[in-house]
Amino acid sequence: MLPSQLSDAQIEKKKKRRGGKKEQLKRQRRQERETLGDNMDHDDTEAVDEPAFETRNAGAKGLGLFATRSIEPGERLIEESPLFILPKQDTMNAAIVESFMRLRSEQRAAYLGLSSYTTCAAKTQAEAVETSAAEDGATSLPDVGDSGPPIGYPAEQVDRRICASDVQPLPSSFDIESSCKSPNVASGSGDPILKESDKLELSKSESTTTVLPAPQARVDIPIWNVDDLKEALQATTNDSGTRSGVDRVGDTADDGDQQDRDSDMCEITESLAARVVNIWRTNSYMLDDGITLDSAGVGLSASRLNHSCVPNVYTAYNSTSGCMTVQALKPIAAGDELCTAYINGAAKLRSERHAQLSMWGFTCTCIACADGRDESRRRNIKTLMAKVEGVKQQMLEGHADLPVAQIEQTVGDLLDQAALMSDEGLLGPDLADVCCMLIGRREEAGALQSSGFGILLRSYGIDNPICIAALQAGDLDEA
Ligand SMILES: C[S@@+](CC[C@H](N)C(=O)[O-])C[C@H]1O[C@@H](n2cnc3c(N)ncnc32)[C@H](O)[C@@H]1O
Repeated sequence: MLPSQLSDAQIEKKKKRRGGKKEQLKRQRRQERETLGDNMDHDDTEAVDEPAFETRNAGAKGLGLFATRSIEPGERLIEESPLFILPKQDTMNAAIVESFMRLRSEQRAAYLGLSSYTTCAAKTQAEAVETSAAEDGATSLPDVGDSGPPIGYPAEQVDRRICASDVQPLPSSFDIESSCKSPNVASGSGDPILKESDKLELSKSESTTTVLPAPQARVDIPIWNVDDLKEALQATTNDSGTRSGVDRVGDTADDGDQQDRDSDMCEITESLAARVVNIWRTNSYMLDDGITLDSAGVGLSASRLNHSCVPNVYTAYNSTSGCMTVQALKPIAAGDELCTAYINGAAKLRSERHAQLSMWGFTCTCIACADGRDESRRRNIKTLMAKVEGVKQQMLEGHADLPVAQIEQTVGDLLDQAALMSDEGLLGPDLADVCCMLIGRREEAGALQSSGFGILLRSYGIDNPICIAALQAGDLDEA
């Protein structure tokens, strides 16, 4: 029977039935979501119709991303393949330039459209810092070693899934100072001739040795390693294949593709190379797949995220899809800026955070950095974190038989730490780590355990291997 042949009553009945079915489907989806974790308010694999954010002027910060509608915690806002990914290596500068040259021309144009600390409005601030440092007789901005790109979780290896007795030990946290090279705030201006003062600082490891420079020891040979670069460029033009250690996401490397790329090869000057490296240092993220942090990448959209010490989004990496993801950590209102944390600043006081952030050439003015802000919470987090770290070290060193009183004390410290972190608005994976360390202490941890997994889901998304593993391990059922 055609719909036109139905009586009004029959049509009405059909509508109701359809409505009922819709409701049933909705209920079913709700139930499925609840089974996955009671803290996951949003199905992050669902397609979002309305754009959630726009790129616009963020004043002194340059460009930024702003919510165009209200955003739910756990909502996926960005999912993109990085333009290129690089594992941490000793000859980082050369690898960056080499990877850039392998991009297609439109990708190169997009990459060069990204800001570097020298092209943002913050440049003036950075110069001011440098000038005042020089006036004070200080050498310059802090030098922080080599090879790591700047943004992202400063942990060399974070295993969120290790479980050991009542307290879950995590590997000792990684020191960003020993993994990142200091940006040269005066370099990469795009001038056709690279002035002496504009040259990139050369890390020791870039030139000769694999030993990372001491964090505070400024490398006083501010020269671009021309030989290293020339060698890399030479190799790039000679070598038609992908060189080891340099990866191109989505590169199928078939012949046609390779030919396209070869005909697309660009001329590189030292000045352009310096700019390319500075853009990398300003915009690359450590790719956090929840397990290791050994590679970094630049995503075009994620690159527009500005920093906040109280971030409302988290930038992660899905090693299965090869995509960077950005998800909301908390409810975000229309008009709010989306901000991620460039550093792991939970246990750092404002001065410590600012010293680290000066690598990007700006002074943070987020709510946690406001003048006169009480820092006691961060100070307490720092103290507790150090205490827990001490116990974790003891456990890692094989002191499995810790006195019961010490374990109880540590559980109490973890609970306090989690409460302080959430009061401070720090709702990312580092809080999940604290909560998840309390697995096996159901009574004390209670809701905390569930929120630990809820945070993982919110930060990474249910399609991320770290969440799939937690689901398979039954941890999410527990939550
Ligand atoms: C990854 S980019 C972010 C996007 C950038 N604002 C743009 O216009 O493309 C990093 C740079 O943005 C600026 N920036 C990021 N967060 C900032 C903040 N909280 N305050 C001031 N400048 C910030 C700094 O210049 C930094 O080097």
